[in-house]
Amino acid sequence: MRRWNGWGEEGVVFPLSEKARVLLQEQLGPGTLPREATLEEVLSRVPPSRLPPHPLVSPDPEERLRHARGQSLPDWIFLRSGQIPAFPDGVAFPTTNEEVRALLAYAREVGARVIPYGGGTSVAGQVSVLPGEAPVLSLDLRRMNRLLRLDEKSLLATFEAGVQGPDLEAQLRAWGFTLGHFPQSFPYSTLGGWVATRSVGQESLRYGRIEDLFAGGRLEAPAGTLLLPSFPASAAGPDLKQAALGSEGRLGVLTEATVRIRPLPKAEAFAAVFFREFGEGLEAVRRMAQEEVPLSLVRLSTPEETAVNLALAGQSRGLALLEAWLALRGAGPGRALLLLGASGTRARVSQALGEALGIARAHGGVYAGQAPGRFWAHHRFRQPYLRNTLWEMGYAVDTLETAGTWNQVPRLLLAVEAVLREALGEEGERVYAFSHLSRVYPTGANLYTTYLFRLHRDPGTNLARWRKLKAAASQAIVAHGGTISHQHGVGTDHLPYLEAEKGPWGLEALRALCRALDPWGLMNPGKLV
Ligand SMILES: Cc1cc2nc3c(=O)[nH]c(=O)nc-3n(C[C@H](O)[C@H](O)[C@H](O)COP(=O)(O)OP(=O)(O)OC[C@H]3O[C@@H](n4cnc5c(N)ncnc54)[C@H](O)[C@@H]3O)c2cc1C
Repeated sequence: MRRWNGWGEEGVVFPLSEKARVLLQEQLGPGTLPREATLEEVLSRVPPSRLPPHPLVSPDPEERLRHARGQSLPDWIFLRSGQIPAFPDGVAFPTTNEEVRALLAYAREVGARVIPYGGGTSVAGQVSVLPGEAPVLSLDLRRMNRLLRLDEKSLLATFEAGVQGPDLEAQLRAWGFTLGHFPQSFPYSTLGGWVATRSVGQESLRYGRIEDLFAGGRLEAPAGTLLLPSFPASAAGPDLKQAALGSEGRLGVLTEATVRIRPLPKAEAFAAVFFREFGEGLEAVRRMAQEEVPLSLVRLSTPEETAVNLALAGQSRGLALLEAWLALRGAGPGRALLLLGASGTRARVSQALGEALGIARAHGGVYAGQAPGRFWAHHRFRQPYLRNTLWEMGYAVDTLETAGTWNQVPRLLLAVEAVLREALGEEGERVYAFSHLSRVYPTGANLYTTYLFRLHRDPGTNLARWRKLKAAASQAIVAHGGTISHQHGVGTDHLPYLEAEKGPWGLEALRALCRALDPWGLMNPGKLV
């Protein structure tokens, strides 16, 4: 059973190593766990539904609670404290396009707002129910999860859009294929959610971002059905697939998606390299991107994140030997860890890693074998469970991300981390921030920052702290020319900063598109634009 107020399955725990506990105490001081509301308490606060009965709509309080929020830090603060501002008035689990259309017609008739719901892993407020006069219907796509068509010759697969990551991969694997889209939320997030948020997978260097993989589909909009054909390429005017990508439920419900698939890779391998300092690593990964080394994964951590990674790995004789050996090779406390991954044919894997290691060595990198990469790959979908562990120790953890050109990346990194570290200074609280680059492009890279701070007993104070941190980091991103989101999307949390990159006419064009497909303003209001 999935947790209602945290990440993942109930009963699954990712404990923190003793070394990481000590590091955290040193950085932030002891944590305080605020009082947690029980499920029963929260259920007793779910108000009566404002929706008239419909055979496809459930007014069950627990379903409504489970669809009230996503997975952002504010979502957690509301859920854990039980102070949830609003609940959907009903939840529907359609199984066909016709049922989706019937539900949209019902919403129009009763004046309800509709929030399409995939896996609910949104981290920017995209599925949050906002307080308002109109009743809210959460439209959960989980029962639309079938593989509808497989064109093995053209390497195209059409799925119903509510299919979750593991189910999608299992259905493709049975035929010898993969999509290769592995965001860290993979165990729960859905194909429709990936498209609607322009998601990025951890191996997107080889497989591409979701916009490279999304070949077409079917969008059920309040105004009508928008069919997006899967041409290999087309010069027939602007590409309407781009409108569905990143639409965050504002235009309608994506019920089907056709994706570009690949044969399952025959081999996969990882390698770890340590640089004496971050700048050397940055130059090395820039060259790898610009020389188009056929890697699947590049993940370069700052020295602070490298220290965290080593602390998380715990204590062992092997690790102590590695650290002593790295120190001997000049990669001491300021070292930066680079993980590399490659997949495909055996020849491609050894060629990619060979080329990448050649570049890394030319920039002072020290090869540290395959074990750190294998450790990362093994734990990559378990790591989010650390959010539960940390919360229960009295610490809040959040992430934020951006992308910029190679000229901008170093400044963005310094600016974002600096404002985060200072933002709670007036309250006498410290913030622990560290970053990595996990997607490199010939023209630039993304930047992914994790930050932690101590929880207060009062949820209002926790929310105010998060708002301060989020505003400071978002303003620094905009001021240094980064995008407000490289992968998490806009939702409510990034909405105030969208105009800085789209401009007033860009926003007006987006609003006009919403009006064209949703003239009655039913779809997910208050998000994106
Ligand atoms: C621990 C964790 C790790 C994460 N790692 C990554 C990562 O590596 N890469 C990444 O890109 N993101 C990541 N995310 C963010 C999140 O998982 C993505 O945004 C994901 O694409 C959301 O998919 P979902 O199915 O959960 O969508 P939801 O959260 O249910 O919905 C997100 C938005 O999409 C809309 N939507 C969903 N389904 C449909 C549909 N069928 N039709 C129309 N609109 C729809 C919703 O209305 C909402 O606006 C992570 C989140 C968490 C909590």
